[in-house]
Amino acid sequence: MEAPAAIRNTAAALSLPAPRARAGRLGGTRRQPCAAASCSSRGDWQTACAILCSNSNNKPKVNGQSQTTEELAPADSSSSSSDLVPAPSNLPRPLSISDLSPAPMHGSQLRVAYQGVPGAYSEAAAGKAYPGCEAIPCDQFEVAFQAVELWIADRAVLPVENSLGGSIHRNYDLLLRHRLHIVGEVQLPVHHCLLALPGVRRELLGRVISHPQALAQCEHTLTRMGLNVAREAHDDTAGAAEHIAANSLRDTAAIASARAAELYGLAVLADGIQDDAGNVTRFVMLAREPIIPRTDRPFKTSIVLAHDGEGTSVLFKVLSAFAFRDISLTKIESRPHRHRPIRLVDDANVGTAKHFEYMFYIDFQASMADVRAQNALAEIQEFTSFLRVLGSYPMDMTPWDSAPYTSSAASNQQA
Ligand SMILES: O=C(O)C(=O)C[C@]1(C(=O)O)C=C[C@@H](O)C=C1
Repeated sequence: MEAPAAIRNTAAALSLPAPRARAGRLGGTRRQPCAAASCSSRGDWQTACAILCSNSNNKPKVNGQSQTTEELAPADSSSSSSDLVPAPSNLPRPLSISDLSPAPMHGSQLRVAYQGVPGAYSEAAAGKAYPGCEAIPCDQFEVAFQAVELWIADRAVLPVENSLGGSIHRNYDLLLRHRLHIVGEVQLPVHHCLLALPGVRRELLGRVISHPQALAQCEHTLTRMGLNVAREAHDDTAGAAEHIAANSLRDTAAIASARAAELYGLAVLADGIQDDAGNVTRFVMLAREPIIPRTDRPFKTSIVLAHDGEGTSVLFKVLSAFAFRDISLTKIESRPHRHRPIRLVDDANVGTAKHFEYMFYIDFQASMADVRAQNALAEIQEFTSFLRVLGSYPMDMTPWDSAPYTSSAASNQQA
């Protein structure tokens, strides 16, 4: 897998003009919901996959005002100044502001954006999902989303959960803010190493740096190894390794992959330091357009919903809609409802109760081409104020023990 320049500077990307060919993009936010009838054509499915925005009297309300789904997903206005860092000459350099202008398609190679630098697990996930792709490193998750939106990349591959560390909340929030569609998933076994400059002994270490998820995944092992030193968060695992090499830090070790050790000239002090040998991270692949769901192989569907908070049993009803149809849920995650995080309920006798409000992300094991899933969503729409299908996509059925990069294992993932 060849890796070109990385993308840096979100602020610049945010201020760019609308990309060319945006007409090809889906997700008309004011579309009426798919009535969850069968989607026989691509157009039907695109409508189904667009936000299932409720009819006007069934919209989320903020201070009594109806909200459009667009308002639920504002563009992120946070921005930072340009921050260009020189990279080793033989490795891809992070993209700069000028790289973010929509570029012509070059060749037939699929361009896949990921967060991190070469050697990051996300790069490996991109290779598993799309063997032979051109992996494009990005300095932030947000930039990877933008790279696809701006046609700089064709896909983004982003971690959403790890078997030890749990959910990567930032990406759940970004899925809602952006209009990309989940078109696949890959589960990547994550095998961590402790890396340091050649010649450095473990006893000399005063600090271990890595991505917070990687630090969490190795917490107990580090303690067992007697490494009770400061642990510091870094943007990504390979970036931590690069930082040690670039700054000749002899008192610092990184948790990263064996590939990162090779790329940045570090020695492996310990191998397999994750707390659980079966440590796995799940990534989703994102595209500008959804794929057409099928029923001839196992599919998963991801949705996000909110309710108006009045009914206490809404979540129970949502879960029942799946249970009654024998549809298994594989994941449920709640995140703060950013536009209405707290609901006050005044009771003259007792006082004011302050309820937290949530967006619920649900993955279930069925294709949107399956009538059971269509009926479940039609029912759920009755008592939710907001419902969006994030994507319906093939499940990663790769056996645990197979190598993540074998093309036979990965070729089925292509979407
Ligand atoms: O830092 C990396 O190498 C990443 O690809 C990020 C990430 C994550 O966000 O969870 C991916 C997989 C591992 O679980 C640790 C870190």
